[in-house]
Amino acid sequence: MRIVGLTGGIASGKSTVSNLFKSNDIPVVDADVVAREALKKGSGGWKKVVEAFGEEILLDNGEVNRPRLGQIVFADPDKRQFLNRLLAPYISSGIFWEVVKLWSKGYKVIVLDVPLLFEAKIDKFTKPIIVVWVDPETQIQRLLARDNSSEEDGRNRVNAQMPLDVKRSKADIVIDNTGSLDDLNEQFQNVLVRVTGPLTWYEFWQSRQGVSIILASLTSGVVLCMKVFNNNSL
Ligand SMILES: CC(C)(COP(=O)(O)OP(=O)(O)OC[C@H]1O[C@@H](n2cnc3c(N)ncnc32)[C@H](O)[C@@H]1O)[C@@H](O)C(=O)NCCC(=O)NCCS
Ligand SMILES: Nc1ncnc2c1ncn2[C@@H]1O[C@H](COP(=O)(O)OP(=O)(O)OP(=O)(O)O)[C@@H](O)[C@H]1O
Repeated sequence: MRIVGLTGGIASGKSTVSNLFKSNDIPVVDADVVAREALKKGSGGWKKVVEAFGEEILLDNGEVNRPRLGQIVFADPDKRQFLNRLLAPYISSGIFWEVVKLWSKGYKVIVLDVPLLFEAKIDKFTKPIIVVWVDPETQIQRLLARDNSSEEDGRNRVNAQMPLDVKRSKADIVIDNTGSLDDLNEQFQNVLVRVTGPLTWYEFWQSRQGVSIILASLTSGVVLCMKVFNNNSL
């Protein structure tokens, strides 16, 4: 199976690219969705976070007040690292099980959309790695327009991540999303061709089909050996 890494900066356009993959029938595991599940009221992550940050980060219905927690952690690197450490085991295991589900359905190519792919060292499980890049001004403009947040809050969020130029230097494929959606679409068509090309042998043996062939060969090998052994001992 080919596990493609998709990353970038906040508001650089990862979800927009994810949607293009989905509309081409390539499944996407979205780490932000997994992280949201990990913070749902009553979950293990929720208990840890409430214990650490106190009940003042909760809404009246007991769910985490995400904008409030965001303001706290994006303004303070120590608190953010602390939150990351608390949630990391839940997020990693959530992503792992999503991948297992897609593997068992027989998908040969899947995409992991993980904003912190490099920071969380998940990049070592993905190949190729796609970085969606934008120039810093476009990034902040799109972020503020989308989230309706203050400029200070937006800049805190951008600064909480590895600089996009560093991510770009670690990429196998760079999508420059500074232009229009049509420009993005055009680049995406080339990326799609690369990502859906024939699997390497290594990727093939990791797919459900590859593992089935290995298991079937092992089983018939064992049956054959037992037959030969039984015939010889008669
Ligand atoms: C702090 C929280 C509650 C704020 O929630 P909010 O709904 O405002 O933002 P949302 O989750 O939609 O994230 C928006 C974007 O912020 C960026 N971001 C989120 N968490 C982090 C982080 N810990 N460090 C840097 N950037 C982050 C990502 O680019 C993400 O796409 C939330 O982001 C969170 O729980 N973060 C910690 C979990 C995490 O690491 N998530 C990223 C998945 S790899
Ligand atoms: N090429 C583009 N032209 C204009 N607007 C765009 C373009 N690409 C994305 N956008 C817009 O920019 C905003 C950010 O894009 P998107 O939500 O895809 O980013 P993201 O990287 O997934 O963000 P996050 O890290 O917060 O999840 C959205 O409002 C989206 O509609």
